Order: sequence, then C-alpha cells, then structure tokens
Amino acid sequence: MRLTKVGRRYAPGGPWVLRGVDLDVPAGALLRISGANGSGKSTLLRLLAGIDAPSEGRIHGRPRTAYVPERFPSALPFTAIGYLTHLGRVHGLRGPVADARARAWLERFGADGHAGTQLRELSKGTSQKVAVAQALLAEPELLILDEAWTGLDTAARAELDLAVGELTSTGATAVYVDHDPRRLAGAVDAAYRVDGAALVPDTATSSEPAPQVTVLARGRAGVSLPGGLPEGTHAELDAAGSARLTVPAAHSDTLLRTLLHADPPWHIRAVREPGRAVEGPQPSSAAQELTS
Ligand SMILES: Nc1ncnc2c1ncn2[C@@H]1O[C@H](COP(=O)(O)OP(=O)(O)OP(=O)(O)O)[C@@H](O)[C@H]1O
Repeated sequence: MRLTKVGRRYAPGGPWVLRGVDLDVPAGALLRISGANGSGKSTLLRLLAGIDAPSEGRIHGRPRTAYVPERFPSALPFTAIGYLTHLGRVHGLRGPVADARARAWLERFGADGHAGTQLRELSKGTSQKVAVAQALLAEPELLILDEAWTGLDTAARAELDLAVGELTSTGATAVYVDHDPRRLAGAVDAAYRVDGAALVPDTATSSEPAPQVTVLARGRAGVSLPGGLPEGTHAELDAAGSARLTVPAAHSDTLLRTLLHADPPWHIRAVREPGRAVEGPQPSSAAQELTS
C-alpha cells in the first residue's frame, strides 16, 4: 500500500489537516505514528483504514484491513459475542468460525466472562477488549490501532503487544498510534510524526535504543527457559536454574507473564527497570498484578 501526495481537509476551503503525505506501508512492517493532540494522527489512520477518503492525492493498494478506532461505538444493540460474530461474518467468516474465533480472542484478553453482556453494559476496559478482538479475529493483512491499548489492564496490554507481534511475523502490517513512546518501541520498523499537516520521519523514536528491563528469575535446575519469550529477549541461564533476561521495556509484562505462567512457573527474584531497581523478595508492581 502506498500514499502519494495525500491531503485531507474536512471542509472545502478549510484548513488542511494533512497535506503532501507520501507513505509506503510495506508488508510485515510495524509502523508507529506520533504527533501532538489534534495534529491529524486519527485522520491519517482513518485514511489508511479506508473509512475516510483523501481530499487530494492517491492511495494505491488496499489490503484486507481491520481497524480499532479511538472511540468504540458501544451503544450498538449487541452482546459482546453477538457483535464479534456479526463482524466476523462481515469479514467473510462462516458463523461457527466467527463464533469460535470471537470466543478465543475474548478468552485471550480475559473477557470471556462478558461474552453474553450487552455492549452498552460493558466497562470501558472490557469494551476496549471487544474493540481489539473484532479487529484481530479478522486476521487482517493491515491492522490499524488508534490508541488501542488505552483502558486495557496490564495483562491485556501485554496480550495485544503479543498479538501485534504474531500478526506482523505472518507478513501482515500493523500501523499504530499510542501516547506511550515505549509502546512496542523495540519492534518498530519505521516511525513517523504528524507535524504541521506533514508526515515526517520520527528519528527521535526510531533511532533511540529501546529502554531495556532486566529480570532475574530462578527455575528448577536443569530446566530450560519456557517457549514464547517475547521478541528481543536476551537470556543467560546457568545450570543451577538462575536466569538473567533482558527485554525491551515494551515487552517486559509479556516476559513476566510467560515466566509466571510456565509449567513449572519461574520465581521472579528482581525486576530492574530503566532508572529504577526493584529487588526481590518483593516482585515488581507488574509482577504483583500478573500473579494476582
Ligand atoms: N470529522 C471531522 N470533522 C471536522 N474536523 C475534524 C474531524 N475529525 C478531525 N477533525 C479535525 O482535524 C484535526 C486533527 O484531528 P485528529 O483527530 O486527526 O487528531 P489526532 O492527532 O488524532 O488528535 P488526538 O491526539 O487528540 O487524538 C483536529 O483539528 C480536528 O478537530
């Protein structure tokens, strides 16, 4: 997909929100879009998602796209599972497949207990889980996430990080906006900033090394580290079962969760965050949340 000289304004003769935007959206890439409030990030994502059209310029190529909007329309007269299954069918899935995928994603995000709840009765965070699930169950070629992590609990945020990594590793593309500059920082292929209606490379984000978190963990002697450690994990393990793992801060929750949920579980001895050290025996706040 490619944007050529794309511009968008909301009224004829009105101010240009975006102008002269050239952007390559390659397969398998993770692209980050940043910018100040009101700079035009959501406008750009809506153009990429195909739910809005440019006022000038061209968009070439249209992969199968799924989109998590900044605001989820929770007033729709559906239960969570009814809504997800309906959208799965809109994406071309057969009913039972849509239902199975919807339930699997709700479970993965810890929202399966709310499958039968009306959307309007869901909490903000659970609504957001449904919003994310509707996009992921479509197994899109292009996933657009507009502050999709906002309102999610720690485990669900980590799950979404994982899901984005899984999707891009299968050749799909993800484009996201998030106000936390550490979000997926270690995994980003290209970063851009909306600035004065233009889209410019965000060299500050893309060239800085991602902040790292170090986790000291102990497992049974001779047991190897669990599978599914997040992308970018560097691990040293000795024969007595002591491990030192370093991971981009964006993936530290996923790492802790993987260790704590392993069979047998690993004991977290210390978590050292950038500029902050939390030594055992108390686990970090993230670890406490994950074990509770
Ligand atoms: N449907 C619309 N009609 C008219 N103006 C709009 C519309 N949507 C967005 N705008 C205007 O376009 C500009 C960019 O808005 P946009 O929502 O794209 O910014 P943003 O960078 O995503 O902001 P935020 O970080 O606050 O979410 C703002 O001035 C906004 O008022």
